[in-house]
Amino acid sequence: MLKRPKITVVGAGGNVGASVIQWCAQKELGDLVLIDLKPNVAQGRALDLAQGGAFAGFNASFTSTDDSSLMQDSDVVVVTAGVPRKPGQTREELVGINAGIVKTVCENIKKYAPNCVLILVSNPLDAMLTVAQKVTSFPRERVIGMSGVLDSSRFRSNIARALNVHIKDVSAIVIGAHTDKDMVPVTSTATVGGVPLNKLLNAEQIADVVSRTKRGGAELTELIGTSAWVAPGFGVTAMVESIVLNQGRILPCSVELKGEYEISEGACLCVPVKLTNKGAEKVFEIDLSSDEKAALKAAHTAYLEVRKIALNSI
Ligand SMILES: NC(=O)C1=CN([C@@H]2O[C@H](COP(=O)(O)OP(=O)(O)OC[C@H]3O[C@@H](n4cnc5c(N)ncnc54)[C@H](O)[C@@H]3O)[C@@H](O)[C@H]2O)C=CC1
Ligand SMILES: O=C([O-])CC(=O)C(=O)O
Repeated sequence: MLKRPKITVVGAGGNVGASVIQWCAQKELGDLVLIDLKPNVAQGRALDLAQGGAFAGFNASFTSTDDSSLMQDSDVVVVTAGVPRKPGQTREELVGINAGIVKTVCENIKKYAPNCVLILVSNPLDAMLTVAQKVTSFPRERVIGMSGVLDSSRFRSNIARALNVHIKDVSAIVIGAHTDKDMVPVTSTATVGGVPLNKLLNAEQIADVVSRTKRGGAELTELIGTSAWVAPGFGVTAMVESIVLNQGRILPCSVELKGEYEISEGACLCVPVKLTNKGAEKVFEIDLSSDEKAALKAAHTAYLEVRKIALNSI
Protein backbone atom coordinates (compact mmCIF):
# COMPACT_ATOMS: atom_id res chain seq x y z
CA MET A 1 0.00 0.00 0.00
CA LEU A 2 1.26 3.49 -0.84
CA LYS A 3 2.38 5.55 2.15
CA ARG A 4 0.39 8.75 2.51
CA PRO A 5 1.65 11.85 4.28
CA LYS A 6 0.87 11.88 8.00
CA ILE A 7 -0.65 15.18 9.06
CA THR A 8 -1.27 15.90 12.74
CA VAL A 9 -3.32 18.77 14.08
CA VAL A 10 -2.78 19.63 17.75
CA GLY A 11 -5.80 21.56 19.02
CA ALA A 12 -8.07 19.68 16.59
CA GLY A 13 -11.03 19.76 18.98
CA GLY A 14 -11.21 23.53 18.51
CA ASN A 15 -12.61 25.66 15.72
CA VAL A 16 -9.52 26.28 13.59
CA GLY A 17 -8.20 22.74 14.04
CA ALA A 18 -11.51 21.24 12.94
CA SER A 19 -11.60 23.48 9.90
CA VAL A 20 -8.07 22.42 8.90
CA ILE A 21 -8.99 18.76 9.29
CA GLN A 22 -12.11 19.23 7.20
CA TRP A 23 -10.25 20.78 4.26
CA CYS A 24 -7.29 18.42 4.45
CA ALA A 25 -9.75 15.49 4.42
CA GLN A 26 -11.71 16.96 1.55
CA LYS A 27 -8.51 17.25 -0.49
CA GLU A 28 -7.29 13.80 0.65
CA LEU A 29 -3.92 15.26 1.57
CA GLY A 30 -2.96 12.42 3.91
CA ASP A 31 -3.76 10.42 7.03
CA LEU A 32 -4.98 12.75 9.73
CA VAL A 33 -4.24 12.63 13.45
CA LEU A 34 -6.37 14.84 15.70
CA ILE A 35 -4.86 15.67 19.08
CA ASP A 36 -6.55 17.77 21.76
CA LEU A 37 -6.58 18.09 25.52
CA LYS A 38 -10.26 17.22 25.14
CA PRO A 39 -9.99 13.82 23.36
CA ASN A 40 -13.77 13.29 23.21
CA VAL A 41 -14.24 16.49 21.31
CA ALA A 42 -11.47 15.59 18.83
CA GLN A 43 -13.05 12.15 18.43
CA GLY A 44 -16.43 13.75 17.83
CA ARG A 45 -14.96 16.06 15.18
CA ALA A 46 -13.33 13.06 13.45
CA LEU A 47 -16.53 11.00 13.49
CA ASP A 48 -18.59 13.87 12.19
CA LEU A 49 -16.20 14.30 9.27
CA ALA A 50 -15.86 10.59 8.52
CA GLN A 51 -19.64 10.34 8.33
CA GLY A 52 -19.70 13.11 5.72
CA GLY A 53 -17.21 11.37 3.42
CA ALA A 54 -19.87 9.55 1.40
CA PHE A 55 -21.37 12.75 0.04
CA ALA A 56 -18.28 14.95 0.21
CA GLY A 57 -16.47 12.24 -1.73
CA PHE A 58 -13.39 11.63 0.42
CA ASN A 59 -12.08 8.61 2.24
CA ALA A 60 -9.69 9.96 4.85
CA SER A 61 -8.21 8.07 7.77
CA PHE A 62 -8.59 9.72 11.17
CA THR A 63 -7.04 9.01 14.56
CA SER A 64 -8.19 11.17 17.49
CA THR A 65 -6.54 11.21 20.88
CA ASP A 66 -5.07 13.20 23.77
CA ASP A 67 -1.93 11.05 23.50
CA SER A 68 0.81 13.16 21.90
CA SER A 69 2.87 10.07 21.03
CA LEU A 70 0.40 9.33 18.20
CA MET A 71 1.92 12.21 16.23
CA GLN A 72 5.02 9.98 15.90
CA ASP A 73 6.90 10.66 12.66
CA SER A 74 4.30 13.04 11.24
CA ASP A 75 5.31 14.79 8.03
CA VAL A 76 3.42 17.94 8.97
CA VAL A 77 2.21 19.07 12.41
CA VAL A 78 -0.23 21.97 12.59
CA VAL A 79 -0.53 23.66 15.99
CA THR A 80 -3.86 25.35 16.66
CA ALA A 81 -3.77 24.69 20.42
CA GLY A 82 -4.33 27.90 22.31
CA VAL A 83 -6.89 30.36 23.54
CA PRO A 84 -8.66 32.56 20.96
CA ARG A 85 -9.34 36.23 21.63
CA LYS A 86 -12.69 37.67 22.64
CA PRO A 87 -14.28 40.87 21.30
CA GLY A 88 -12.27 43.89 22.44
CA GLN A 89 -9.04 41.93 22.98
CA THR A 90 -5.92 42.09 20.84
CA ARG A 91 -4.06 38.95 19.78
CA GLU A 92 -1.08 40.19 21.80
CA GLU A 93 -3.11 39.91 25.03
CA LEU A 94 -3.04 36.11 24.61
CA VAL A 95 0.74 35.97 24.89
CA GLY A 96 1.10 34.77 28.51
CA ILE A 97 -1.38 31.92 28.36
CA ASN A 98 -0.60 30.73 24.83
CA ALA A 99 3.19 30.78 25.28
CA GLY A 100 2.86 28.04 27.91
CA ILE A 101 0.53 25.98 25.70
CA VAL A 102 2.77 26.32 22.63
CA LYS A 103 5.82 25.39 24.70
CA THR A 104 4.21 22.15 25.96
CA VAL A 105 2.95 21.18 22.51
CA CYS A 106 6.31 21.92 20.85
CA GLU A 107 8.19 19.83 23.41
CA ASN A 108 6.07 16.89 22.27
CA ILE A 109 6.63 17.72 18.61
CA LYS A 110 10.36 17.75 19.15
CA LYS A 111 10.15 14.39 20.90
CA TYR A 112 7.76 12.54 18.59
CA ALA A 113 7.97 14.23 15.19
CA PRO A 114 11.49 15.66 15.00
CA ASN A 115 11.55 15.73 11.19
CA CYS A 116 8.17 17.33 10.58
CA VAL A 117 7.37 20.67 9.04
CA LEU A 118 5.63 22.57 11.85
CA ILE A 119 2.90 25.02 10.92
CA LEU A 120 1.99 27.26 13.82
CA VAL A 121 -1.36 29.03 14.06
CA SER A 122 -1.73 30.01 17.74
CA ASN A 123 -1.65 33.73 18.54
CA PRO A 124 0.07 36.08 18.94
CA LEU A 125 1.46 34.36 15.87
CA ASP A 126 4.93 35.82 15.31
CA ALA A 127 6.00 35.67 18.96
CA MET A 128 4.58 32.14 19.29
CA LEU A 129 6.66 31.15 16.28
CA THR A 130 9.77 32.26 18.15
CA VAL A 131 8.68 30.11 21.12
CA ALA A 132 8.16 27.13 18.79
CA GLN A 133 11.56 27.63 17.25
CA LYS A 134 13.32 27.99 20.57
CA VAL A 135 11.68 24.87 22.01
CA THR A 136 12.15 22.62 18.96
CA SER A 137 15.48 24.02 17.67
CA PHE A 138 14.21 23.09 14.18
CA PRO A 139 15.81 24.98 11.27
CA ARG A 140 13.81 27.94 10.07
CA GLU A 141 12.62 26.07 6.98
CA ARG A 142 10.58 23.77 9.21
CA VAL A 143 8.91 26.26 11.60
CA ILE A 144 6.38 28.32 9.67
CA GLY A 145 3.58 30.58 10.87
CA MET A 146 0.19 30.91 9.20
CA SER A 147 -0.64 34.59 9.00
CA GLY A 148 0.03 36.11 5.59
CA VAL A 149 -2.05 33.64 3.61
CA LEU A 150 -5.10 34.59 5.68
CA ASP A 151 -4.36 38.32 5.79
CA SER A 152 -3.67 38.33 2.04
CA SER A 153 -6.87 36.43 1.37
CA ARG A 154 -8.77 39.11 3.31
CA PHE A 155 -6.90 41.83 1.40
CA ARG A 156 -7.79 40.23 -1.94
CA SER A 157 -11.39 39.77 -0.88
CA ASN A 158 -11.68 43.44 0.19
CA ILE A 159 -10.16 44.62 -3.12
CA ALA A 160 -12.48 42.33 -5.10
CA ARG A 161 -15.52 43.65 -3.21
CA ALA A 162 -14.46 47.29 -3.64
CA LEU A 163 -14.14 46.79 -7.41
CA ASN A 164 -16.85 44.18 -7.93
CA VAL A 165 -14.37 41.87 -9.69
CA HIS A 166 -13.46 38.20 -9.31
CA ILE A 167 -11.08 37.53 -6.41
CA LYS A 168 -9.06 35.15 -8.62
CA ASP A 169 -7.81 38.11 -10.64
CA VAL A 170 -6.62 40.01 -7.57
CA SER A 171 -2.94 39.57 -6.85
CA ALA A 172 -1.98 41.17 -3.54
CA ILE A 173 -0.10 40.18 -0.40
CA VAL A 174 0.15 41.19 3.24
CA ILE A 175 3.48 40.96 5.07
CA GLY A 176 4.73 42.12 8.48
CA ALA A 177 3.26 41.20 11.86
CA HIS A 178 -0.03 39.37 12.37
CA THR A 179 -1.53 42.14 14.51
CA ASP A 180 -4.32 44.64 13.92
CA LYS A 181 -1.83 47.49 13.93
CA ASP A 182 1.31 46.14 12.30
CA MET A 183 0.33 44.00 9.34
CA VAL A 184 1.54 45.52 6.09
CA PRO A 185 -0.82 45.18 3.10
CA VAL A 186 1.52 45.78 0.15
CA THR A 187 -0.42 48.15 -2.10
CA SER A 188 2.57 49.11 -4.25
CA THR A 189 2.67 45.71 -5.99
CA ALA A 190 -1.07 44.88 -5.88
CA THR A 191 -2.71 44.32 -9.25
CA VAL A 192 -6.04 43.17 -10.62
CA GLY A 193 -5.73 41.29 -13.89
CA GLY A 194 -2.37 42.96 -14.38
CA VAL A 195 -3.73 46.48 -13.75
CA PRO A 196 -2.03 48.28 -10.82
CA LEU A 197 -4.34 48.88 -7.86
CA ASN A 198 -3.72 52.65 -7.89
CA LYS A 199 -5.18 52.83 -11.42
CA LEU A 200 -8.39 51.26 -10.14
CA LEU A 201 -8.97 52.82 -6.72
CA ASN A 202 -8.18 56.31 -5.42
CA ALA A 203 -6.01 56.92 -2.34
CA GLU A 204 -9.00 57.13 -0.01
CA GLN A 205 -10.47 53.88 -1.32
CA ILE A 206 -7.10 52.14 -1.00
CA ALA A 207 -6.75 53.40 2.58
CA ASP A 208 -10.19 52.00 3.33
CA VAL A 209 -9.33 48.55 1.90
CA VAL A 210 -6.07 48.53 3.88
CA SER A 211 -7.75 49.47 7.14
CA ARG A 212 -10.52 46.88 6.66
CA THR A 213 -7.86 44.23 5.96
CA LYS A 214 -5.86 45.05 9.09
CA ARG A 215 -9.02 44.88 11.20
CA GLY A 216 -10.28 41.71 9.45
CA GLY A 217 -9.71 39.40 12.40
CA ALA A 218 -11.02 41.92 14.94
CA GLU A 219 -14.15 42.60 12.87
CA LEU A 220 -14.97 38.90 12.74
CA THR A 221 -14.30 38.45 16.44
CA GLU A 222 -16.74 41.26 17.24
CA LEU A 223 -19.39 39.69 15.01
CA ILE A 224 -19.02 36.06 16.09
CA GLY A 225 -17.89 36.46 19.73
CA THR A 226 -14.74 34.37 19.14
CA SER A 227 -12.15 34.55 16.38
CA ALA A 228 -12.50 33.26 12.83
CA TRP A 229 -11.93 29.67 11.74
CA VAL A 230 -13.22 29.07 8.20
CA ALA A 231 -10.79 31.32 6.29
CA PRO A 232 -7.95 30.35 8.68
CA GLY A 233 -8.66 26.68 7.91
CA PHE A 234 -8.42 27.35 4.16
CA GLY A 235 -5.17 29.24 4.71
CA VAL A 236 -3.52 26.46 6.67
CA THR A 237 -4.71 23.87 4.14
CA ALA A 238 -3.13 25.79 1.25
CA MET A 239 0.17 25.65 3.14
CA VAL A 240 -0.16 21.94 4.00
CA GLU A 241 -1.06 21.17 0.39
CA SER A 242 1.95 23.02 -1.01
CA ILE A 243 4.19 21.13 1.41
CA VAL A 244 2.86 17.58 1.07
CA LEU A 245 2.36 17.81 -2.71
CA ASN A 246 5.68 19.67 -3.11
CA GLN A 247 3.86 22.34 -5.12
CA GLY A 248 6.41 25.08 -4.51
CA ARG A 249 3.81 27.80 -4.07
CA ILE A 250 5.10 31.22 -3.07
CA LEU A 251 2.93 32.36 -0.17
CA PRO A 252 3.38 34.97 2.54
CA CYS A 253 4.17 33.16 5.80
CA SER A 254 5.84 34.06 9.07
CA VAL A 255 9.41 32.75 9.30
CA GLU A 256 12.58 33.60 11.15
CA LEU A 257 14.43 36.31 9.22
CA LYS A 258 18.16 36.07 8.78
CA GLY A 259 18.98 39.63 7.85
CA GLU A 260 16.41 39.93 5.03
CA TYR A 261 14.68 43.33 4.78
CA GLU A 262 17.46 44.78 6.98
CA ILE A 263 15.70 43.31 10.03
CA SER A 264 17.80 41.95 12.86
CA GLU A 265 18.53 38.24 12.71
CA GLY A 266 16.11 36.01 14.60
CA ALA A 267 12.96 38.09 14.23
CA CYS A 268 9.87 36.23 13.03
CA LEU A 269 7.72 38.20 10.60
CA CYS A 270 5.64 37.43 7.53
CA VAL A 271 7.31 37.60 4.09
CA PRO A 272 6.88 35.65 0.84
CA VAL A 273 8.38 32.13 0.99
CA LYS A 274 8.48 29.13 -1.34
CA LEU A 275 6.71 26.17 0.28
CA THR A 276 7.91 22.71 -0.74
CA ASN A 277 8.27 19.38 1.03
CA LYS A 278 11.33 20.85 2.74
CA GLY A 279 9.13 23.60 4.26
CA ALA A 280 9.91 27.27 3.67
CA GLU A 281 12.67 26.42 1.21
CA LYS A 282 13.35 29.97 0.09
CA VAL A 283 12.65 33.40 1.57
CA PHE A 284 12.10 36.26 -0.89
CA GLU A 285 12.90 39.95 -0.51
CA ILE A 286 10.55 42.14 -2.54
CA ASP A 287 10.80 45.84 -3.39
CA LEU A 288 8.69 47.97 -1.07
CA SER A 289 7.67 51.64 -1.12
CA SER A 290 9.22 53.87 1.56
CA ASP A 291 5.94 53.81 3.55
CA GLU A 292 5.85 50.02 3.40
CA LYS A 293 9.50 49.80 4.52
CA ALA A 294 8.68 52.04 7.49
CA ALA A 295 5.61 49.95 8.33
CA LEU A 296 7.73 46.75 8.26
CA LYS A 297 10.23 48.39 10.60
CA ALA A 298 7.40 49.32 12.98
CA ALA A 299 6.13 45.74 12.81
CA HIS A 300 9.57 44.54 13.84
CA THR A 301 9.65 46.89 16.84
CA ALA A 302 6.19 45.74 17.94
CA TYR A 303 7.17 42.08 17.50
CA LEU A 304 10.22 42.53 19.75
CA GLU A 305 8.00 43.78 22.60
CA VAL A 306 5.65 40.79 22.40
CA ARG A 307 8.54 38.35 21.97
CA LYS A 308 10.10 39.63 25.19
CA ILE A 309 6.92 38.84 27.13
CA ALA A 310 6.56 35.47 25.40
CA LEU A 311 10.10 34.36 26.23
CA ASN A 312 9.69 35.54 29.83
CA SER A 313 6.52 33.43 30.10
CA ILE A 314 8.10 30.05 29.24
N1 LIG B 1 -2.68 32.70 12.86
C1 LIG B 1 -3.94 32.98 12.51
O1 LIG B 1 -4.17 33.56 11.46
C2 LIG B 1 -5.05 32.54 13.39
C3 LIG B 1 -4.80 32.17 14.67
N2 LIG B 1 -5.81 31.74 15.49
C4 LIG B 1 -5.42 31.30 16.82
O2 LIG B 1 -5.54 29.88 16.85
C5 LIG B 1 -5.77 29.46 18.20
C6 LIG B 1 -6.96 28.49 18.22
O3 LIG B 1 -8.15 29.17 17.89
P1 LIG B 1 -9.56 28.39 17.95
O4 LIG B 1 -9.44 27.09 17.25
O5 LIG B 1 -10.59 29.33 17.53
O6 LIG B 1 -9.68 28.11 19.52
P2 LIG B 1 -10.52 26.96 20.23
O7 LIG B 1 -10.66 27.34 21.66
O8 LIG B 1 -11.77 26.67 19.45
O9 LIG B 1 -9.58 25.68 20.10
C7 LIG B 1 -8.37 25.56 20.75
C8 LIG B 1 -8.19 24.09 21.13
O10 LIG B 1 -6.88 23.92 21.66
C9 LIG B 1 -6.98 22.89 22.65
N3 LIG B 1 -5.80 22.91 23.50
C10 LIG B 1 -5.45 23.83 24.43
N4 LIG B 1 -4.28 23.49 25.00
C11 LIG B 1 -3.88 22.34 24.42
C12 LIG B 1 -2.75 21.50 24.57
N5 LIG B 1 -1.78 21.76 25.45
N6 LIG B 1 -2.67 20.37 23.82
C13 LIG B 1 -3.66 20.08 22.93
N7 LIG B 1 -4.75 20.86 22.73
C14 LIG B 1 -4.85 21.97 23.47
C15 LIG B 1 -8.29 23.21 23.36
O11 LIG B 1 -8.77 22.08 24.09
C16 LIG B 1 -9.18 23.61 22.19
O12 LIG B 1 -9.92 22.51 21.70
C17 LIG B 1 -5.98 30.74 19.00
O13 LIG B 1 -4.79 31.09 19.66
C18 LIG B 1 -6.31 31.78 17.93
O14 LIG B 1 -5.99 33.09 18.34
C19 LIG B 1 -7.10 31.69 15.05
C20 LIG B 1 -7.41 32.07 13.78
C21 LIG B 1 -6.42 32.54 12.84
O1 LIG C 1 -8.34 37.58 14.93
C1 LIG C 1 -7.90 36.64 15.62
O2 LIG C 1 -7.65 36.71 16.83
C2 LIG C 1 -7.65 35.33 14.94
C3 LIG C 1 -6.75 35.59 13.82
O3 LIG C 1 -5.56 35.68 13.97
C4 LIG C 1 -7.36 36.02 12.56
O4 LIG C 1 -8.53 35.68 12.28
O5 LIG C 1 -6.68 36.70 11.81
